Amino acid sequence: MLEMAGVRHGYDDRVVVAGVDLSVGAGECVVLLGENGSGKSTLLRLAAGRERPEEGTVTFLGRTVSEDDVTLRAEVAVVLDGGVGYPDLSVREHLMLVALAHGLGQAAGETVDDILREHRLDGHADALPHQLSSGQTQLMALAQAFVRPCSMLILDEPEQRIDTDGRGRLAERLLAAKADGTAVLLATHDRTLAAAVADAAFTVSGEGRLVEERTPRADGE
Ligand SMILES: Nc1ncnc2c1ncn2[C@@H]1O[C@H](COP(=O)(O)OP(=O)(O)OP(=O)(O)O)[C@@H](O)[C@H]1O
Repeated sequence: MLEMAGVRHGYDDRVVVAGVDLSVGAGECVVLLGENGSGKSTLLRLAAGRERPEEGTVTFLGRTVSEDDVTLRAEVAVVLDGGVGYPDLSVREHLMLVALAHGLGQAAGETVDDILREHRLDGHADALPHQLSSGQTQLMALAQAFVRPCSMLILDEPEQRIDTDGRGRLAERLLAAKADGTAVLLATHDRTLAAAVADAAFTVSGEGRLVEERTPRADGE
């Protein structure tokens, strides 16, 4: 589904991604691990088309990825750092907007209510973004990704600021997405989450290369 080939990228003459090949298939979850500043978010921004690689190719279903590509935006749900939404729209209004924009139509209201409950935001449905805790803000960002259909999820440290039970529900949600055929590319510092959901895991080395880890399956396979 997603293919990165020979991808090289950097900032100010500093190489951050040095010739990376990576593919994520339907129903597969690929996890990126690695220390702060190793290049995980850069790889995810390249995968989401937010940045163009200096060298190499990034394609989704054979199309070069670009954030400006409407088809790509319809297929790929992205949660990267930053962006808490519109200051004057409530949590529920944000989710309704996303659900309706992605064609849920009559089903939008019920789907939004389910997603609000799943993310423990049903008691904050009418809150504005500035009235949320930092963890609730992160849950709203995730809820916006999960309220809409997609064939790929790109998530940067989705576990950040989320409590233990919430991380468990996140793992379940990702397993369900995989079972539905959704491809998942996930950067995380949470090895428990990685073990629960990964089909393949790579550590991004300080040199901007991927080092494959022994597949960290929670079930010991
Ligand atoms: N826009 C930018 N301009 C200049 N340097 C950048 C930019 N974005 C990232 N970097 C640098 O690229 C390197 C990789 O950053 P990146 O955010 O990809 O790391 P990361 O693995 O996601 O880190 P973390 O785990 O802390 O989120 C870092 O050294 C960072 O300082």
